Amino acid sequence: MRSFSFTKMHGLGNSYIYVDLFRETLPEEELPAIARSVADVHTGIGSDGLILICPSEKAPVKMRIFNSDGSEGKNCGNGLRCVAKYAYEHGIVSDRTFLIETLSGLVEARVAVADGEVTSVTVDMGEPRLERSAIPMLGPEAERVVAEPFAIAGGEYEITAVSMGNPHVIFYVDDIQKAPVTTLGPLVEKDPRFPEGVNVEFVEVVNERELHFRVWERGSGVTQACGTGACAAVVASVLNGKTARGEETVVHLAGGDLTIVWGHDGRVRMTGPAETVCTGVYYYRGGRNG
Ligand SMILES: N[C@H](CCC[C@H](N)C(=O)O)C(=O)O
Repeated sequence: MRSFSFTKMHGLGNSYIYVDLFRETLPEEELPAIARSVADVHTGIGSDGLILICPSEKAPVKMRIFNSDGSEGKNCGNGLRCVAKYAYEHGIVSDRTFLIETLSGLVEARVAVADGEVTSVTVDMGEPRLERSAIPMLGPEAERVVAEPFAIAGGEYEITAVSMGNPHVIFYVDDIQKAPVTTLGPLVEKDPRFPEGVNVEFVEVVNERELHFRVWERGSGVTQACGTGACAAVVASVLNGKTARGEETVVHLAGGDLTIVWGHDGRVRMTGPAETVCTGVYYYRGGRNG
């Protein structure tokens, strides 16, 4: 049996089990199984996956994220805010603005602090990638996917595809409460037109400054919030003329609100909360919980 210390944290209810690799060591080949294990609500801790807080040669800290199915993601907006909070509160960083390395590049985080505690975090998520080859999505490599017809499961839809370092496809709906999250979500997630899979977002436009948002995440299914997905939804809404470039948009997710702007400089900035739930020791047996 192997044990390791963990911290459970969440961003708007999108929770992960965080392991500080400045202090712990986990075997690389077992990371997918450990992610599945800790995420299991019955035999593990219960979360949307595992996030590793790692040393980095390019930044003070590096984030790696594993979905609850064990697949490794390349970016995680809610995770970045929690990593920033953890890094500041545990003295990994002393500045309030610092870089975090991810598998999709470096991002800059800025923490807001009250009485020594991080209360909210702003992350500069960088520029969205819009070409099919960058999503990735099959089809002409340099082409963008904006309001494109998309037939699946006998239905005709329009999609917009955006990468925030990880792939997202956005469907606009008239009523977010009736969005086909659990029916269409898993079908689109695994559709072969997205060779690396895709996170599936449903958006209801409230007005030019507000969106309602639900998500079926690649590798985790329905989550309470998806930070990169909310950023992708704002980018898609500007591309579709529903919201304005350079203006703050409030995205209402199931777990709460994010404020996001796709700036005139081309960069997407996201501001939102990050919470610590608990800390503990996990006894990983490698069996069913592995
Ligand atoms: N499921 C995503 C990773 C987690 C993203 C999400 N939880 C966020 O806050 O951005 C993927 O496989 O690309």
